[in-house]
Amino acid sequence: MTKLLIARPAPPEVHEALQGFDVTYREDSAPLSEDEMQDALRDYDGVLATLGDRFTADVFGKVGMPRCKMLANFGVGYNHIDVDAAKAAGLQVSNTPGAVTDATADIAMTLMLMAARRAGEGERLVRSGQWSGWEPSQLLGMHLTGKTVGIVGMGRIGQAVARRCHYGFSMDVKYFSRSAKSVAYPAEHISDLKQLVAAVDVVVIAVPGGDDTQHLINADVLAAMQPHAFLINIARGNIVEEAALIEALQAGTIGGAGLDVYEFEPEVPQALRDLDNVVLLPHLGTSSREVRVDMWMMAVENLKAGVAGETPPNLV
Ligand SMILES: NC(=O)C1=CN([C@@H]2O[C@H](COP(=O)(O)OP(=O)(O)OC[C@H]3O[C@@H](n4cnc5c(N)ncnc54)[C@H](O)[C@@H]3O)[C@@H](O)[C@H]2O)C=CC1
Ligand SMILES: O=C(O)C(=O)CO
Repeated sequence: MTKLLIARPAPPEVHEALQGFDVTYREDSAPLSEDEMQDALRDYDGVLATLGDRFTADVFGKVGMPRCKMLANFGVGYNHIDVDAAKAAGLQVSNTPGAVTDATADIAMTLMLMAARRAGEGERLVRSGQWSGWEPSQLLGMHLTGKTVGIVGMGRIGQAVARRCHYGFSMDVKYFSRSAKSVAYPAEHISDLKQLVAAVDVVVIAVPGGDDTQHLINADVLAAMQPHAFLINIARGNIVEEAALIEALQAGTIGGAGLDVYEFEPEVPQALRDLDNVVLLPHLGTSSREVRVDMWMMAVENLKAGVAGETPPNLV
């Protein structure tokens, strides 16, 4: 019988869809340890894994030619998996594109509004019991409507953010991408990153993580931003040089930031937590019940196809 490992607690829909397979449901929400990953590759035909499960070249190297032929990732970002090493070991790797797009774009807008309108600070003020009532100069933020957004990485999520900004907030859209995109609303392609960030009020990062984008947003890029501008990161923590961001926020050389992801996630530096001009969310991009079920079902379809020897619908 085909043996499957589901590496995180799964909803009933998954149990239903995998009837007929010999399935091990891991009830631990923590990432797989290196030993668990090696055992998974040796003992199962297919593994459904997710963010935090670091399937490195070393893990594949220690196993050699594994029994496992299919690694279905729950999530669109797969920078925690060495896909080349997986392929060399005979595995197919898949992800869950599309299912995550709108929810993650919504969290980008949440961060944008919270940072620009100082909502986190306001919430802390009310909770502290120190709020002494409405007054005209209290917690003045930046009005988002009509401002300019700069999207770094104009893929599915980048475009979903751009649509929200254009249609919902009458914002001008500029973007940095390797090629120009054809979209239904006005959007200016800028092929120089510093030029883009210098020209906008809000920068939104939506490129994939991994070696290619490591510290794409470094001290130089942050220095090119306008002093009132906000940096929003809903993509991966390693894209932003976190130490440089902390310096910029402390010095007030940018207006503020909104972060859903962190360089050394789940570690969030105390220096960041001490700052008022940054909104910090715990990687909430896709955390809605409906979206998570869609992601599960997509990952399950990929897993089933892969262990049947077929090409999964969302092969990486
Ligand atoms: N915070 C969260 O919970 C979530 C975060 N994510 C992250 O968002 C990322 C983007 O997801 P999608 O939009 O679905 O991916 P996508 O592949 O549709 O879009 C990424 C875009 O970035 C562009 N790109 C890649 N490298 C680039 C570079 N060096 N410079 C400029 N552009 C570059 C690609 O050409 C593509 O257009 C994922 O890889 C994932 O890491 C995704 C879902 C949820
Ligand atoms: O899909 C992803 O890449 C995430 O970060 C979590 O949904």
